[in-house]
Order: sequence, then C-alpha cells, then structure tokens
Amino acid sequence: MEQLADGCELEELELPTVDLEAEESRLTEQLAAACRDPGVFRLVNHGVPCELTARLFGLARGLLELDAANKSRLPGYFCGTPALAALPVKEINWLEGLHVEATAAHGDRSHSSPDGADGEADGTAFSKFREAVSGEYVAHMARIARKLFDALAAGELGLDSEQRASYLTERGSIFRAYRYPASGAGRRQLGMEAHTDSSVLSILNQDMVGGLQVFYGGRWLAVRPVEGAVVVNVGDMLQAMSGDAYRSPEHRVVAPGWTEADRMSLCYFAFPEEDAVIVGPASACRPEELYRAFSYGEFREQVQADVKATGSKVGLARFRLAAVTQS
Ligand SMILES: O=C(O)CCC(=O)C(=O)O
Ligand SMILES: [Fe+2]
Repeated sequence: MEQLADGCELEELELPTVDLEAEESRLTEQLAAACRDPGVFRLVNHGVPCELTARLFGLARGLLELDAANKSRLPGYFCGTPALAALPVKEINWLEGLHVEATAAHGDRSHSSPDGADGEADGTAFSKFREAVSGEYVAHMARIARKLFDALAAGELGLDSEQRASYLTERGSIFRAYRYPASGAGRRQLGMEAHTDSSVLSILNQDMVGGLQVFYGGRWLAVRPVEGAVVVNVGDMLQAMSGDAYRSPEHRVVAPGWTEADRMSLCYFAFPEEDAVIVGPASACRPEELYRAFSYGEFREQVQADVKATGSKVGLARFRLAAVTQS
C-alpha cells in the first residue's frame, strides 16, 4: 500500500490568504491569483459567526457519535464515499457523515425529523442540526460563494449576467458534515481518496485535527488548519469556465492515525444550474476553447458512468477537445 505520511510528518502547503472584506479590486486580484495557483486558499473575514460553526460541529459530532443502529437511520447518513456509496469504488473510504441537499433544505418533510425511530432526544438533536444547516450555515456559505464567484466573473472570467446567474446556483448546493474516525495508533488509512471536486467552489471548515492534503508540485502536502479561517478550493466547473486558467486541485484526507481524536469537517459545495451550458472564457484567460460545451448535468452523469465502469472518476479529461489534448 502507498505510504501515507501523517499530519505531523508531511511538509505544509503554503496557502494564500484571501480577505473577503478587502476592497473590491484587491479581493479580485487576490482571488484570481489564488485560483490560478494553487487553486486552494484560506478565506478570512468571511463573516460566519464562530458560535454557529462551533454549534454545528457539536451537533454533527453528537449525531455521528450515536450508535450505529441509530445513526444509520438518520436522513442523509452515509458511511464511505457519499456520492459513490452504491457504486464499486476502488478505495474504501474511512469516513461517515450527514448529507444535506439545499433543494431539500426548505420544507422537505422527509428531512424534518428522523422518523421517530431514533427516539425523541435524537429527533430533537437532528432537528437542531437541520435548522443550523439550512436556516443559517448554508445561507452564509451561499453568500460567500456568490461574492467570490461574482468577483471572478466580473474580473477576468468576463461572464455576462445570464452566465453569472446560471453558473452558480444556491439551489443545487450540497452540505456535508464528515467524521473521520481515528484510525488507530500509527496506522495509515485514507479517510477520503484523492479526487478533484466537481463543484464550482467548495468551502471547507475543518477542525484542528488536520489530515487534508493537496497534490502540488508532484507531491502531497498538508493543509494546516487555522482557527477561524475556512479553506476554499476551485472545483472542476470553475476550472472549465476559466479555460484551465484556474486549477481544480487534487486533494485527499488522511484519517487521523497520529492522535486519538476523530477529525470533523463541514463542507459546502456550490454547483451550476443542471442545464447551464459551460463554455470557456471568450478571450480573457485563454484564447482557444479547451473543452466542448457541456452542462453540469452531463458532467455528473459521465462521472457516475465512469465510476460504475472503472471505479474512478475521469472528470474534465472526458470533455477536453481532442485537438487540444494532442497539442
Ligand atoms: O473533509 C474534508 O476536509 C474534505 C472533504 C472533501 O474533499 C470532499 O468532500 O470533497
Ligand atoms: Fe473534495
């Protein structure tokens, strides 16, 4: 098995810091530079109250620490890679979590209580969790994603108003709370296998345990958690929209083997409208077209088909124009 350096041994990736409250031209400049290289950055002054983050971590932890029979009945509970749970993935991921879709976040009764089967106390805890996610946290994430995306769109991406609206939609966003159980002293275990995100932007709030790694400069480097900052990464859709000027970085999570503590993270993924046709920038970032026009819906179906057939996501390479691939 591949040698997995743990959180302490691994060299750190120096992440750029972007200040969400910076003056507009400064924000655009910082952001575009970070999206180009390394495609992942720390965001500060993001306006998410620490109290909300701490409460949500606490609620998610409480639910994920229930015994297996009870937590497995919670709506949105998964064990292993969430999007791929039913598919024959190559790697077994050492994680579990709760998945919430923004479309289901408002007024979906099947998600409003865990069916009574878990008992009143857990039902209440689950309702509080749902309320904190849908009522507060997702709204902050959507606000942040919109501000970041609009800064890029108005800058070098040069998107028109229709594209700005359809290339990022709150409706299609996904929230997940993850728990990566400590894998036992000295054991090296992947919590989440190497991948790129299919999103436009992903916003991660990790606790202080560590374990997130990014493939950069031909090797895996650690992303050190910093209190109060969230980590934002470019997803495949933004890479395509930028004609590869921005980088959707390959990343993975190593389950904690260096500490007794489990790792928790709260992740938000922003997507385009299902049927919005993604085209690269007219001229600003790169002159030629790199990808054939495709919709996010088409991309997702292709990812699922590839995983089913081979156990792995192929991703953007599937949509690359042949002439460009050969050059
Ligand atoms: O848990 C994390 O910090 C990262 C999770 C992740 O990369 C993903 O869900 O795509
Ligand atoms: Fe990811």
